[in-house]
Amino acid sequence: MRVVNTEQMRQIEERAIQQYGIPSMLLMENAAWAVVEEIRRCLVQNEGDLAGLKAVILVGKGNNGGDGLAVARHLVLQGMDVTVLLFAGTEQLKGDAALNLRLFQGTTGKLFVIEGEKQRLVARFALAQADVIVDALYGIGLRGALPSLIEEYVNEVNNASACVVSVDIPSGVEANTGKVYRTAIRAQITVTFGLPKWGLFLGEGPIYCGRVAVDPISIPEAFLEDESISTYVLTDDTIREILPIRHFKGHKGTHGKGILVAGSKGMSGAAVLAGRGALRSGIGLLQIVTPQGIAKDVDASITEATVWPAPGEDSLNEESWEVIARQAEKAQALAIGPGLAQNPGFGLVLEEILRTISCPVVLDADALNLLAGESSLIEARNGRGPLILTPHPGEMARLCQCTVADVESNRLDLALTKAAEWEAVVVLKGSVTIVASPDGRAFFNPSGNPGLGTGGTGDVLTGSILAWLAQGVSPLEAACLGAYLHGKAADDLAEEYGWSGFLASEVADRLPKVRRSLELKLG
Ligand SMILES: NC(=O)C1=CN([C@@H]2O[C@H](COP(=O)(O)OP(=O)(O)OC[C@H]3O[C@@H](n4cnc5c(N)ncnc54)[C@H](O)[C@@H]3O)[C@@H](O)[C@H]2O)[C@@H](O)CC1
Ligand SMILES: [K+]
Repeated sequence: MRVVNTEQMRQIEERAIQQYGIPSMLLMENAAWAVVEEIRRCLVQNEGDLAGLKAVILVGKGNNGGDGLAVARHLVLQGMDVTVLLFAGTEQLKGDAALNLRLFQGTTGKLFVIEGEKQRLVARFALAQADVIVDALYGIGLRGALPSLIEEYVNEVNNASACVVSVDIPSGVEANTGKVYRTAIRAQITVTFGLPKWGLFLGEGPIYCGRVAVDPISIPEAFLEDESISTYVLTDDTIREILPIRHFKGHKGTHGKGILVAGSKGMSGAAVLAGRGALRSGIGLLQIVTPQGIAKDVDASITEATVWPAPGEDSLNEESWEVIARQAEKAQALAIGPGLAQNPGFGLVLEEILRTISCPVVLDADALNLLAGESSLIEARNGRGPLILTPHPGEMARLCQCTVADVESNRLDLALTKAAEWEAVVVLKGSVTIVASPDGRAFFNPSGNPGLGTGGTGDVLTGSILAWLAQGVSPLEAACLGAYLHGKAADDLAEEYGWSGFLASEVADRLPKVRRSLELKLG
């Protein structure tokens, strides 16, 4: 599914109105229905009666407020006790929003215009009593921070016990950046219209939006699948389409051979975990190249892989090139970095790998750190073979010679710029990992949870991407498969453990189960 910025969303809306003659009021009405359906799901689990339950609708002066007023009207018609808190003078509402205000005023719903302290008590009482609070203060039109009067109410909403449903985007979250200046509505559900907005996946947006429901509100599919929109969110459907199918007569030779260059003294576990990630992702043959000083340990810990000791007692050194080159000759993919340590001698080997090995190469962890400050070496690979980089924000900052804050405030643009510059797929890790392609496409990965914030999970991801590459999946799709299934495995573990306490090795071991569940889900 595509993900849009505000300009793209406004263009889509405009085209639906102009080219198809869909009245804007109808879009607003459909938007309201989509919100009502989510409220029903939240309050009475699809069935049962909303009658008698209490709703408070926070309404701003723009079209987001207009959506909220239409929701309010429908909820009155469902028999709910509805209170609208209007954060604007009635005369400030224009067009469809003004019409929806008039329609609401024709119902039995209550309306309070909030101008200052005067209405505070009424509002506070209504919020405390509410079963559901609908946030229709600001949508994609918000620029900068919320007005301070509204902020006070936002804090009350965030402390209320009601189910909070945001209309289009939580108010206070900037739709293009996910930036929250001081505070924003913390929603349980965000019902977003047409397509999801960038801000739901960037900055602090993911913290505030809760579960995201997307409703097309009758905008024609052709507009929602416009080729010029090049940002996407990964879904079960997109991933199912790219999962390779195993041939009945397949064998270890046809399932791909991958080389993993990893490990150093004290970090043999990284090689083992990456190896486990690869094997659990279905690789045919895995060969691990690791320093001779730890090769026995690695070998004993991962019986299914073959282990090749290479020169270097504690960490791979400049003489390890020959072993790597020999193994890589017959491989379909190569991954370098987990637990490698930063032996400067190995920098030369890395350079050689980038220049001469033609199969897809994945760079992670210390391979990235060895290139920090010398990112021109990455460009030395341009045209020599496919490349994937899997930096976390710290590694990305070192590669780009900037701060982690710079990376985090500019994730999408930076990932895309660097992917183009390095002619590489960039997997910029984070709570919402971004997979950026040199052709300008970017994919947000919504799967995963904070339980992944523990040692070794990144190694598992690298191994998994290696395995998909070895099985013949393209670099971009291998990165998407790797990131999505890795997050899904963690989400599956979180069903049992919550957001902490599961292990990187368990994430690896869950990969087959989540892959299988996608295969079985009917498309
Ligand atoms: N995109 C679509 O297809 C549809 C959009 N609709 C709704 O329309 C919304 C967009 O409506 P609008 O463009 O009217 O925008 P908003 O409703 O988000 O509000 C914009 C208003 O707030 C003001 N404003 C912006 N930043 C402010 C700040 N920091 N402090 C105080 N005031 C500020 C603006 O000057 C403007 O008057 C969407 O989010 C969605 O909810 C729906 O009606 C259905 C169709
Ligand atoms: K909103």
